[in-house]
Amino acid sequence: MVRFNALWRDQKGGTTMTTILDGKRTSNALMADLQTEVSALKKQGVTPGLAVVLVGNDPASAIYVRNKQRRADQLGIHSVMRTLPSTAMQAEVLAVVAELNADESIDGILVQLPLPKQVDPDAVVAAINPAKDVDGFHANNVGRLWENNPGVVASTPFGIMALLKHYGIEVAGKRAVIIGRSNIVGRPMAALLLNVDATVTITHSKTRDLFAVTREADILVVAIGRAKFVTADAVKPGAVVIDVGMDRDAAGKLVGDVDFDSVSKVASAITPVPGGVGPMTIAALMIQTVELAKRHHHG
Ligand SMILES: Nc1nc2c(c(=O)[nH]1)N[C@@H](CN(C=O)c1ccc(C(=O)N[C@@H](CCC(=O)O)C(=O)O)cc1)CN2
Repeated sequence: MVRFNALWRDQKGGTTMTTILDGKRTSNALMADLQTEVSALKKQGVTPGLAVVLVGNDPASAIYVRNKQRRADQLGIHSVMRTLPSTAMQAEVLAVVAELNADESIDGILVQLPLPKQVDPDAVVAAINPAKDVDGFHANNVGRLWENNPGVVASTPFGIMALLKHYGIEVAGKRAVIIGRSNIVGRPMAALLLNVDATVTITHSKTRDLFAVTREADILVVAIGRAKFVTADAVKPGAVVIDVGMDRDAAGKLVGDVDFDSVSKVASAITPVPGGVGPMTIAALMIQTVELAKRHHHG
């Protein structure tokens, strides 16, 4: 169900509604379908298994991990949580990964990021069996994505694509601009959009005249980590704006990288924060855990 709550002025001077891309509702709808799939798998003797590894006591990570486990439990996915102290050395994290790689009841493994500084995230990700790499961060899965033969895809970009699809937003032929080049969001997002025939530009801290580039975007994905960085003057009227940010404003309120109040007046569709990309990230994780279980048990 599409919700409208803002107006933008189109190029002919008429007013049009802005669609709020509701990640919470969309993820609930997708999870209802997934629940049916999990029940069917269980009748065949297959219970999908997800292992989450949390190292240290980052408060935000603790919330995200709890939300992942709660979702898995709701769906009837077997979920295992392995926690290690913030002083854990790399060898200890690798030992847990090796144990989970060998555990037949586990189909998907993820190590929550960020990791404490003494642990190299690249080494940890490389140690995960690519067939269980439910985050899609392993080099095998990254390479497959760029070959347009995806195995598992990073959850946030996967969730964004699912959101665009749910709202019937056409991507082929569109100009997509991404702010941010991280391995978790920017790069896999670019590959996914390219794979469905968007014309993609990745921008970053060295991009000159950034807002001149963003104003060209039909689809603008913002993952820069700076509160309310993108304002209405950076957005083409009628653009679709996806906000991946999770920032705190001066009052400590959770806000995105996009100034929602001004941008929602010019965008044709926009994700809120909270309730946009975040819930879709968790939905994507669940969808891909079930997919890995099917591949593991049915080939
Ligand atoms: N191993 C991984 N680590 C991290 C990932 C990841 O995909 N894999 N992504 C982010 C954190 N993240 C998932 O892990 C994540 C962040 C936020 C949300 C979310 O639902 N946010 C809510 C608001 C939550 C709040 O109130 O604080 C929302 O947007 O509505 C889900 C997942 C970094 N690490």
